[in-house]
Amino acid sequence: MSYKIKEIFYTLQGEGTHAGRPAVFCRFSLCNLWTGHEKDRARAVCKFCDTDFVGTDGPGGGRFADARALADAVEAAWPTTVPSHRMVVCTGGEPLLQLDSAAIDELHARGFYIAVETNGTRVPTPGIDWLCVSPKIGAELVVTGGDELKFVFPQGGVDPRSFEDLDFDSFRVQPMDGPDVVHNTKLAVEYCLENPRWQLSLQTHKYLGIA
Ligand SMILES: C[S@@+](CC[C@H](N)C(=O)[O-])C[C@H]1O[C@@H](n2cnc3c(N)ncnc32)[C@H](O)[C@@H]1O
Ligand SMILES: Nc1nc2[nH]cc(C(=O)O)c2c(=O)[nH]1
Ligand code: SF4
Ligand SMILES: [Mg+2]
Repeated sequence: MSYKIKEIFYTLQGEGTHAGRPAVFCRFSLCNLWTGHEKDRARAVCKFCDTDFVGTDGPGGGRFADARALADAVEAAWPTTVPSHRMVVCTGGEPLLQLDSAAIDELHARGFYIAVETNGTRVPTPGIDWLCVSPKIGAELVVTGGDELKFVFPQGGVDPRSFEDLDFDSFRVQPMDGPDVVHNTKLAVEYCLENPRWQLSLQTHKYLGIA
């Protein structure tokens, strides 16, 4: 299978449990909940996306003919001076539209710990080391377990507690970025203080001004 990739870059994981950990980000093109074009945003299922995942024109992006070529590109983005603790974050777009077991195997063969950021609408490929699911109101959630559930908040008037029966080790609220981010951050802090099962996830890379 070939893979359509927007960009591949090395930075710190900004969000969630692994925030602060160096990782190669592999951003898959395409999403099932939005075309990625602004003209379609208002009628998309997911309307608040902060990411450009259209095409293959980002740094390190392209069409990769097979899993070996994709894993070679991810490996090339990991600094040669850093010998261990390799981690790749597969995101997008929706990575589970393309991430298959061939890609998982090739990344593991190169020593990568594989984290995935998904909207939870597609069954995950077996072998993922860290699964972060970020449910979208209006989209069917088919993934009912994983390592981390990260709910962008507030969203659709839904109380995050409605996800608490699902099989996740960590429950997080992440303030919705956009015009109301300051207010949303305040709401998310208050939510955690009142519901201590929930921890705050900040998009720390945005505060740091890194990718
Ligand atoms: C761009 S998405 C790509 C992965 C996958 N499609 C998903 O939605 O989880 C990566 C993460 O950013 C979050 N996100 C997207 N737009 C956001 C926004 N405006 N504010 C806060 N988080 C956002 C998503 O919920 C997800 O956790
Ligand atoms: N630094 C950094 N951390 C991130 N964590 C999740 C991201 C994403 O877009 O999926 C992201 C991102 O785009 N940059
Ligand atoms: S599901 Fe993820 S990639 Fe798709 S539009 Fe929503 S936040 Fe963006
Ligand atoms: Mg991002």
